[in-house]
Amino acid sequence: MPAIETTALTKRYGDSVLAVDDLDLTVDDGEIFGFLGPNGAGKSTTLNMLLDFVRPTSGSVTVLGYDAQTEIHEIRKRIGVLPEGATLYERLTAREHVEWVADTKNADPDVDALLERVGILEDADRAAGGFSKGMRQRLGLGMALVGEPDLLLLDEPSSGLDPAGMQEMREILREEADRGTTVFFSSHILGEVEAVCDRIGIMSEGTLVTTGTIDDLQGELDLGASISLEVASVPEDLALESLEGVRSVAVEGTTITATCVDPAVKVDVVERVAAATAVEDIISEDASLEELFNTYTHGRGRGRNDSEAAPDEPVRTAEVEA
Ligand SMILES: Nc1ncnc2c1ncn2[C@@H]1O[C@H](COP(=O)(O)OP(=O)(O)OP(=O)(O)O)[C@@H](O)[C@H]1O
Repeated sequence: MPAIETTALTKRYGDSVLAVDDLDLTVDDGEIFGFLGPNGAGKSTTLNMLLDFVRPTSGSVTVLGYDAQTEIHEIRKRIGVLPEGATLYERLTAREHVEWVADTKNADPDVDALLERVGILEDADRAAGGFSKGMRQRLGLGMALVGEPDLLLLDEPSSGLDPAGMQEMREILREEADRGTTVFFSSHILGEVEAVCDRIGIMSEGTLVTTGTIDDLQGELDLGASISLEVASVPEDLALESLEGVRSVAVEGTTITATCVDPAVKVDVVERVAAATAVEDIISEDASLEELFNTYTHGRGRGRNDSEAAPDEPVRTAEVEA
């Protein structure tokens, strides 16, 4: 049984906005699935339909085998949710927030251990009203983890976290997946998705444009892999272009760069160059997730119905990690 299954899922807002368009999405039990897409692609609307916060115009959703519209109470007992910009009660402490979720879920967590796990044990008895954005996010994650959920649904989980916090978040997601929890999260932070996900899905304009492992997607797109060699001197008659699988060759000073159809061809390039001259340095790069993302979404930055959207506005990639 898949953890999440949507069939022909569609959401219209009014007559003009088609936020999610005929979405068939399957998230398998136990996987970490990253849900990517530019602003306005339909990610939050999809998440909200999984939680029955938003009713689909048509199509169906099952979560952990339950129908999201008729059996949402069964679903809520078994999932942990971190909504975008987690809403907290300003006067309640971190501990009280966790206890409140534990009550609603009939769970009996070790509250101190849980707060320590998300890095806010020292602030356990402070009112959440004074928390920084990162602390709020940590508390939100702690609340999502209450009751050892079978599925975690996280909207932009790294939002507001510093690099150490992001790393801790990733470790927690991995630990949860190792425990058998399915993790479904949306993100703009491509490095995070690359580091932690088993599979990704890319949304663009309400449509799921692709799903697969990052390796699958890199192979599918045939963006090529490049290799640069720093050499003592550039030999004449290298004829790298004649090697099977080499798409293009550029020489700048003493740097030779070859773009290869298949990463395996890079070895042939190194061997041919090394036979002719001393190789001093090698830099090898596969197509990055950012290139994949931009290729699949055609660099779209906003919803299709946003009349202000410039047609060639770049995708928001400022948060892409180095
Ligand atoms: N309540 C609403 N009323 C009208 N239109 C809406 C509503 N909620 C979302 N939309 C529209 O639906 C489309 C998809 O929005 P959604 O918030 O699902 O995208 P997203 O991928 O989560 O974007 P972001 O990354 O910016 O959060 C957008 O065009 C948005 O303007």
